[in-house]
Amino acid sequence: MEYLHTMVRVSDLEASLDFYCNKLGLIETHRKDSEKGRFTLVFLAAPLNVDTAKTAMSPLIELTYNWEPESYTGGRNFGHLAFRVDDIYALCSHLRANGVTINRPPRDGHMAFVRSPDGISIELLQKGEPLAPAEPWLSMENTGEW
Ligand SMILES: C[C@@H](O)C(=O)SC[C@H](NC(=O)CC[C@H](N)C(=O)O)C(=O)NCC(=O)O
Ligand code: NI
Repeated sequence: MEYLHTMVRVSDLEASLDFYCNKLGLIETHRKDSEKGRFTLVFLAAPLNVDTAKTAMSPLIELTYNWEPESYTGGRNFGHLAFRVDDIYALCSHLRANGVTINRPPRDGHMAFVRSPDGISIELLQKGEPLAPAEPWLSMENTGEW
């Protein structure tokens, strides 16, 4: 069996693509519009999962955008999407500079949490050994949700 993807419904496709691609660094591998079903599916992968020709693509996330507005309030049954990152401090600085709240700052150089525009919890884990504790993260507090 092969793990394919996690599907999350999004209320604002452009805001979600800006978050997942421009800010978090994922790559859109392909998308499908359904006139009949009135929805758009956009498949995203992490750079390590997409070869340069995008031929061997392994989407990890399927964004579902229903054209008719819906309200998505997350159930406790869904936890988070987790990514292993090269430099958690650099990524969190990039996210923070682009207006993303760092809900759980990477004080320990190992783990951070942010949320997508729809409130999907995103876990960021440092590749390899934790980085040395560093400001401003060391003195930053959680936003209270962790
Ligand atoms: C392409 C494949 O990976 C899919 O997941 S298609 C599954 C299909 N999705 C939709 O119909 C999208 C629009 C729908 N209104 C929705 O919000 O899901 C589907 O069967 N979805 C139902 C589900 O619970 O996933
Ligand atoms: Ni799917």
